[in-house]
Amino acid sequence: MASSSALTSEGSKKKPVVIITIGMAGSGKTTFVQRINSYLNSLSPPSPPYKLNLDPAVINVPFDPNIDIRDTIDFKEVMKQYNLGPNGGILTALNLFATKFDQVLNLMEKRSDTVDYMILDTPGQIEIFTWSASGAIITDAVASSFPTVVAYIIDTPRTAAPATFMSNMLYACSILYKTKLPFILVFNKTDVTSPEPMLEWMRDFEEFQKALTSEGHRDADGEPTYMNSLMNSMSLVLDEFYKELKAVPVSSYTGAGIPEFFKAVEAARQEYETEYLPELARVTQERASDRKLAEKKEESLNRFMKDLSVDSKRSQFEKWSSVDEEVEEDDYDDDGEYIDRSEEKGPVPMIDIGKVRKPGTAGEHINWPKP
Ligand SMILES: Nc1nc2c(ncn2[C@@H]2O[C@H](COP(=O)(O)OP(=O)(O)OP(=O)(O)O)[C@@H](O)[C@H]2O)c(=O)[nH]1
Repeated sequence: MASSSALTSEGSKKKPVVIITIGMAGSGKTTFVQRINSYLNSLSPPSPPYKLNLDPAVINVPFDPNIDIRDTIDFKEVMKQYNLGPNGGILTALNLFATKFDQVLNLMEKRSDTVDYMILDTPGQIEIFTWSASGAIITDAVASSFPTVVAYIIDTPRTAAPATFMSNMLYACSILYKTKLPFILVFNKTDVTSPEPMLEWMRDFEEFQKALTSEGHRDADGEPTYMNSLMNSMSLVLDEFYKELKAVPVSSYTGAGIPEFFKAVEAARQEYETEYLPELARVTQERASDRKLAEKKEESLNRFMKDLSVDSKRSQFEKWSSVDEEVEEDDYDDDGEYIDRSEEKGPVPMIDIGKVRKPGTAGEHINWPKP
């Protein structure tokens, strides 16, 4: 049931906020999702979120996802079928999943009356989500349907040196400008390292310069090294970026800072409504009148097919689609309703590669697209 705080001024239920967790490998994304999940469950009344795991390679998920990419795509089978290494396998699995994301959105829409938050846990390798066509498709699809916020998880102990702090902030900055969504910097693992020096660097540019100098980035003549000068100039650029950001220190271990994180999410919801939505409407209108739209669509489709390493001329992809149709009947229950894992335990067999390749099944003789 939605909590009363989630009602609009007219008394109707507000749309749930989607929180997309992004962060470097090992920054604590999954632990953070688990922590906010247990926090929301501990509220009075409890407000259990809808959870989606988009990491096909994760071994243990400490929370119980409502939709789990691993139920629909066997990542190891993808590696075998496409002759890929682990990262290529994760990317291809995510691309395959993105082709069916409209079905996932339908499930999310169905649940939107009963939950206040929906949480997406993304793959460990950050670039797989942030720089792939499928990551953009998923983010745009979600953001055009629900208030959406990016929670950028920072591994505080590993970001304590000025150089690593700077790289992490540049990465965050690139994601902010790519998605244009409300953005929260989550300084995680504060039980190990205090984020105060880093927060001070964000507030006061000179403090960051002092930290750089004290690190001793000087050459033999006592002049600042190239690296030092570069970081100095970069920090000037980032100063603007910091003004747009909310930073929240948390510990996913102890739960410290989680209520403050949700305050920032509420502020992000407002920002989504006042800034992102009007911009989305403007872009949509612009696109509708854009004569080159068809060309652009073609271009992004080609990019997407390239990601999938599929020969689009022969349209192997069509073959792949027909494989999916063969298993499609299993996706629906007797009433023709799509099976939602959170309602009935068991997989959501949208693209079960392992299943269609099993001897004796309908997909046994299918030729899979090869790179
Ligand atoms: N001390 C401390 N450790 C944490 C915290 N959050 C996560 N960790 C630890 O950090 C490590 C990585 O956490 P994960 O949640 O797996 O990180 P992730 O970003 O999901 O990892 P990948 O998806 O594999 O990139 C684990 O050993 C966690 O126990 C925290 O707040 N404090």
